[in-house]
Amino acid sequence: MIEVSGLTKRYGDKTAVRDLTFTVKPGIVTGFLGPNGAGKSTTMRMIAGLDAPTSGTALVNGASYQQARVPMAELGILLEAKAVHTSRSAYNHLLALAQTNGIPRSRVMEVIDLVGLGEVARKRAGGFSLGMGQRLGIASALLGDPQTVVLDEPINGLDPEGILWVRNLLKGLAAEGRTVFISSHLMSEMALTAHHLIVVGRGELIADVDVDDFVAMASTNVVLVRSPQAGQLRELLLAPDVTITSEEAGVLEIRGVPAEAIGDIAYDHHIRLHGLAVQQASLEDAFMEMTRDSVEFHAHSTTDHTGAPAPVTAHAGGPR
Ligand SMILES: Nc1ncnc2c1ncn2[C@@H]1O[C@H](COP(=O)(O)OP(=O)(O)OP(=O)(O)O)[C@@H](O)[C@H]1O
Repeated sequence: MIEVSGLTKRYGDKTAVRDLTFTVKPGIVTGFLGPNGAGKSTTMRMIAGLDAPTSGTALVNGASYQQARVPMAELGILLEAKAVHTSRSAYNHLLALAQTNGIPRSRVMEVIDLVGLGEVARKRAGGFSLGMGQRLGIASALLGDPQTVVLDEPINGLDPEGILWVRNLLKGLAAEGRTVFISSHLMSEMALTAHHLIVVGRGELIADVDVDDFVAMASTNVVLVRSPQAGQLRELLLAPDVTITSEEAGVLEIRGVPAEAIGDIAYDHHIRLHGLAVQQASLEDAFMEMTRDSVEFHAHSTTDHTGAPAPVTAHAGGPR
């Protein structure tokens, strides 16, 4: 379990993390999602005790990680994919780590096999590819058989087979009752791996939501209707919580009314429909919409977004 409460980190006049409060529960994979610079790494470093909070607390399994008696059994950490700059072999790198942390030598081969580095275990880790380095980093994190695992961008640099492997590994760790917290800036990957999401933007909490709820929210919000009597249908559907836009004559984009209800209302009023479709906004689109105002640096775009209704409105504490 990870309990973050009122966590704030300032670097000079830059606030990297602002008053974050959330809980990461055991038994599921929780994704930590946010655009670049949102404060994910800073938060993870504070959870791991590598950075001191300006204010607030981060507890791991009910205590401050710095006070843990057997740190590597409490928390396994992988922070940023950095190649291991060492002339040591992967085996010796892990062995040194095990020896300084009172972990039995037998565990070293166990984690090497677990991450699939058996064939290269005696090779110099400094010469590893990014993907192999990432596997070694995960092996280091799991060395102490930790109750809680925090991995910063664990799929960075991995090929599709490697991504699938990480996904299954993380789900397996969660199924054993561990707390698994992983960061990513890819919504689509999180949707396949995580059960719950903590979304941040500019250091602040944007959403604390189950992936299923996020997916449902993203995919059922907009209904596209084509009708020769579009104007008439529009009048019938208008209500305080309903938004209807039209960029093309005879086509309505409707938010706030389910497709079934639109079909029924049209039928009851003898309005002909030539098309009725639920628009599947991609998860990545929904995520970008959610974090649009909190991206630090926008790419220059000639598109005018003003006035466009937001398809997703999730806020801290739940989707609505
Ligand atoms: N040591 C530091 N000194 C000054 N500013 C920092 C420091 N570390 C982080 N920051 C700033 O804090 C903000 C959050 O950075 P952080 O690395 O935590 O974001 P992130 O969500 O992990 O981003 P990314 O996905 O790009 O890794 C950024 O604006 C960053 O420039």
